[in-house]
Amino acid sequence: ALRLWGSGPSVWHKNYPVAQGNRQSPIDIVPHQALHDPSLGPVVLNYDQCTSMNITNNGHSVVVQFDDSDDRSVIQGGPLDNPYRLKQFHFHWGEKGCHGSEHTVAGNSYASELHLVHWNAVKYKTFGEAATAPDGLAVLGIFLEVNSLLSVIPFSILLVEKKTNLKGFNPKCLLPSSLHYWTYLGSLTTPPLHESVIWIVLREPIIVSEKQLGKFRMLLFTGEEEDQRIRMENNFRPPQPLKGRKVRSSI
Ligand SMILES: NS(=O)(=O)c1ccc2oc(=S)[nH]c2c1
Ligand SMILES: [Zn+2]
Repeated sequence: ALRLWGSGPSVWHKNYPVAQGNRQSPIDIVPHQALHDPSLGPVVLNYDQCTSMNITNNGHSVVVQFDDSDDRSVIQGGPLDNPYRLKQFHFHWGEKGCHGSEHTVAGNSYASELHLVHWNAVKYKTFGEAATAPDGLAVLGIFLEVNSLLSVIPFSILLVEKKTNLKGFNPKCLLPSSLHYWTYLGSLTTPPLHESVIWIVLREPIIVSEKQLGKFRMLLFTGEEEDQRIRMENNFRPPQPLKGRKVRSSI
């Protein structure tokens, strides 16, 4: 994991030339330059029957995997032409304070960013196939803002060294009250950086406590077997050039 983050996003283009492509993510979202598109309907999240399976420290983030063998947990509406199936969610964060999100808003970053990753199971047979198609993935991005006074996220972040069982976790409790969003065509923000993501970024952040964020920072890049303990932090890619893309807003 370190080789990816250690040398940092600035050299990813050597192994992944698409890193300098025309629809890379994340980006800086400038609200006043976003195009209000009245044809953009609301985003609809059907997570009620969701079946979380496990939570893993995959070496550069903490990931909660879902059973995506059918359409029980889907996102639809908004910019999407059909339902996209929930596959996993994970976080990006920084080592301190207000840096850690991948997308920024008018140059401002948040402490962390949650990504709910979905794939187009109507058009593609597997996640892997969808991940290389221009309309294959839909990722819902939610900013996490630190407010040391509150801690409203009910779930505690497990100090996950390896795959841990996590049944019946419903990500609906991670959503803010407003589903107002910005949307644009982008990419995965980690290698292989495929340009296959329809991004839907919520404007309203969710509030976490400093303590909960501190638990992320306790997560380690290395598995328990490696003697060297490298702190997992700053696993976020900086904003990439817009290259003429239009960001649309829902309200
Ligand atoms: N950070 S992200 O763009 O949501 C994202 C989502 C899914 C991914 O699968 C691989 S592999 N890298 C990924 C990055
Ligand atoms: Zn991500």
